[in-house]
Amino acid sequence: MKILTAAQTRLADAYTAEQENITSLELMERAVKAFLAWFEDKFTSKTGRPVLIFCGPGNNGGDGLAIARLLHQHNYNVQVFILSTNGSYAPDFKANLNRLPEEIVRKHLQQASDFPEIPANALVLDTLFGTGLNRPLSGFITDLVQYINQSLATVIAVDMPTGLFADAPNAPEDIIIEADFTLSFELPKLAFLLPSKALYVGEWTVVPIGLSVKFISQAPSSYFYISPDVAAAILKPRPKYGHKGSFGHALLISGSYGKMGATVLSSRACLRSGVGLLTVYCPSAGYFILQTAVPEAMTVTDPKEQYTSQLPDISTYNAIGIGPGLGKASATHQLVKQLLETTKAPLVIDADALNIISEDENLKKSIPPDSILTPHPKEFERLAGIAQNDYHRLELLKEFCQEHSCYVVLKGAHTCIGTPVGTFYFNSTGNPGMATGGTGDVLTGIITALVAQHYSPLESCIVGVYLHGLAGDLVKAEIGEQALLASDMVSYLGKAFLEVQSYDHKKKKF
Ligand SMILES: NC(=O)C1=CN([C@@H]2O[C@H](COP(=O)(O)OP(=O)(O)OC[C@H]3O[C@@H](n4cnc5c(N)ncnc54)[C@H](OP(=O)(O)O)[C@@H]3O)[C@@H](O)[C@H]2O)[C@@H](O)CC1
Ligand SMILES: [K+]
Repeated sequence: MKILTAAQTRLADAYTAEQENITSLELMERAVKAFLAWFEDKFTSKTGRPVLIFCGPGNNGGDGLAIARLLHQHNYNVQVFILSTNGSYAPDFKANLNRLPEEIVRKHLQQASDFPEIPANALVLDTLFGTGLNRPLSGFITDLVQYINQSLATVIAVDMPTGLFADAPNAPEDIIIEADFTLSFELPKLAFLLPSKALYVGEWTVVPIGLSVKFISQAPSSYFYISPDVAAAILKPRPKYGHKGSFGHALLISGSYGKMGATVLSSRACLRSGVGLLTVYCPSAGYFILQTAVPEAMTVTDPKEQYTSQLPDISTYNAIGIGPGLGKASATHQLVKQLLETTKAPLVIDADALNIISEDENLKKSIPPDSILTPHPKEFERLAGIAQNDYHRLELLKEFCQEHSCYVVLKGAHTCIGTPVGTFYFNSTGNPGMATGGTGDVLTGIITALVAQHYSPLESCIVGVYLHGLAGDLVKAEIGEQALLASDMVSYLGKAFLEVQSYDHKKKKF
């Protein structure tokens, strides 16, 4: 799924209305009906909770007025509050104001003394500003936003939380609605995918409103959201006459004394992701652990007991994963150096291998083209520098991937894949339960397996992060977030594969 800018979204609205020969008012009606379907599903009118709708002067406020009319028709207890501004009201705002049933209580807000009491059980709809926000909030509007934020009510932002820019940085001091839920139209906004914006966006959902598929597919964009169809389209069925040689031979260089668990997790994930053969190279202390815990893997050991010190023969592998539990012994540093300089097989580089690389500029320069790096934010900071904000981090990601012709899987709530051509892919699966030791090792195993099976680096990253998050979501559905373990995710990889393979492209659902 493509992510468009606010300006492109406006053009998509206009293009759709023109192509379908409908007015922008009719398109707005389509949008608010989509909102209503979502809202009714979540908050039934039978609870009697008051719905307070705060409307700005533009089309976002127009949405609010149209929603008020529909909710009133569906027996909700609705009150409307209209922001008095010096500017004028949008035509579709005015049209919806004219259509607002007289029974609905409405009030203009000019100053703080006009603010209504917001009951704790109220549902507040934020329709002050949406994608038309063109400057930070100021003056009286910030008082209103702070007043809403301080209330105990459930806040639902329509399209965008007011005050948040869809695709540009906000200053730290900006006042922004802190929504519990955001219901947005057609496509996610870039800001929804950035860690520092989670406080404002809350739980977000996108509903289709039938914007032109042609416009969206032709619109230039560097940002993509990994929806289920994308992962499903990449995953290939295993050919009937395939044998273990057809699915690649992966090498995993991993482990040090006390961290062999990382190797076990990564190996199991690799094997559960369809690789034909797996060889693990680890310190000799890991021999019995690996042979016992992962009998499907072949184990080759380093002469050193506690860490790896010598690069083994790497000439026969289709992919090499390095890093989980590796440690940073100086001999291991040499091993990493030799690997980067001599490998012909594609690399997946994680954890301590990344830390070793980030300590040596020359090693950074010798990262082979098309390598996949899987840092968490701290590891990425060591590699590429400290980011001032989320947008700056994306810039650093782009520069790093371009400079080193590599793919970086920047792990987080919406893991972001950066590519050598300057595009970004944000993951849609996963949950906070996965913020626990070992889940990164699992991801390295999955991606290494996919590369060994001859998926391209980008395909491996996209399917890898999607399956990884999906396995986490399947575990969460069974046992919740707190008890989730990385090893549980390995157990659910099979179900994750099945779910992706059962995606119905026609019905667009699993
Ligand atoms: N188009 C369509 O068909 C559809 C659109 N849809 C909906 O429309 C929304 C976009 O509507 P929009 O473009 O009218 O922008 P919106 O967010 O309401 O604000 C614009 C107003 O705010 C003002 N303003 C800006 N910043 C300000 C500030 N800091 N402080 C104060 N004022 C500020 C600016 O005026 P200015 O002062 O700049 O002259 C202008 O008056 C979109 O999010 C979605 O909800 C859906 O219904 C689907 C169909
Ligand atoms: K809004």
